[in-house]
Amino acid sequence: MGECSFILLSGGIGKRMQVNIPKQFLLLGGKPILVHVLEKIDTIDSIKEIIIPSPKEFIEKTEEIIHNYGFATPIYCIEGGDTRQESVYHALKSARFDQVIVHEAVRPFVTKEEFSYLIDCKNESATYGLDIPFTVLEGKDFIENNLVRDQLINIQLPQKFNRKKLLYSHECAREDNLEFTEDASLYFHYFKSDIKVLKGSDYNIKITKPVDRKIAEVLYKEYILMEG
Ligand SMILES: Nc1ccn([C@@H]2O[C@H](COP(=O)(O)OP(=O)(O)OP(=O)(O)O)[C@@H](O)[C@H]2O)c(=O)n1
Ligand SMILES: C[C@](O)(CO)[C@H](O)COP(=O)(O)O
Repeated sequence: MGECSFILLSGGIGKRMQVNIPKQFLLLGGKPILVHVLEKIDTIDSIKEIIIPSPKEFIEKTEEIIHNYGFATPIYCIEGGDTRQESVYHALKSARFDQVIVHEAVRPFVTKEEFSYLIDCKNESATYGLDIPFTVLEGKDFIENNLVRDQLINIQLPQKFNRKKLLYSHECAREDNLEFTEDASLYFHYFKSDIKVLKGSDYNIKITKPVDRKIAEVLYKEYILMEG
């Protein structure tokens, strides 16, 4: 893969975390959560720019953090959207390279190797994914349908796409008024073409709810021990 743009999603306000700042700014091992990802991607040669959608009122704070940590890759903070999907759309419009990687600021345990593997894999579109270690059925108050666990994937980020094709599928979704929770489903809805699933890691958790913050602290201690 040649040169690429990297979208680091940081446009949410973290309602489910129930604290008074967006969770990407919470400290993990003394550093804001979003810095953990930036440190891993800053040394990857093919990443030529990083675009960070942020809530309007937190753009300045994000820029200040970036300035304090001093990264080498050009980083552009832009205004996010009202939804995750809209934040990706805004970022895609300002991205400049043919390939685009999408990751979430709140998945700090992704490794540099996972990014490199994604970048180097020959597929144009790829996502990380995990087998599901529990049973998922369709329904709400009553069971309505069985699902076959072996045919399901727990989708993880990061993901990569051709920028123009992803932008096109976002434009279609806006036109059709469709909302997806992530870009593999959105892209697949329109292109129905190969999206390679790479084997993800149990460690690459998304920090969503208060319990995830506790899990993250435990994982971070293990990570520090491993780093020596
Ligand atoms: N309008 C939005 C909403 C979410 N995100 C980003 O998408 C990722 C995953 O979203 P989620 O965990 O849902 O984050 P929040 O929207 O912040 O959380 P909540 O849904 O609890 O409010 C996060 O990195 C978040 O910052 C974004 O860029 N723009
Ligand atoms: C994109 C995602 O993180 C894939 O695991 C997930 O779908 C986001 O959904 P959420 O409702 O924002 O947690």
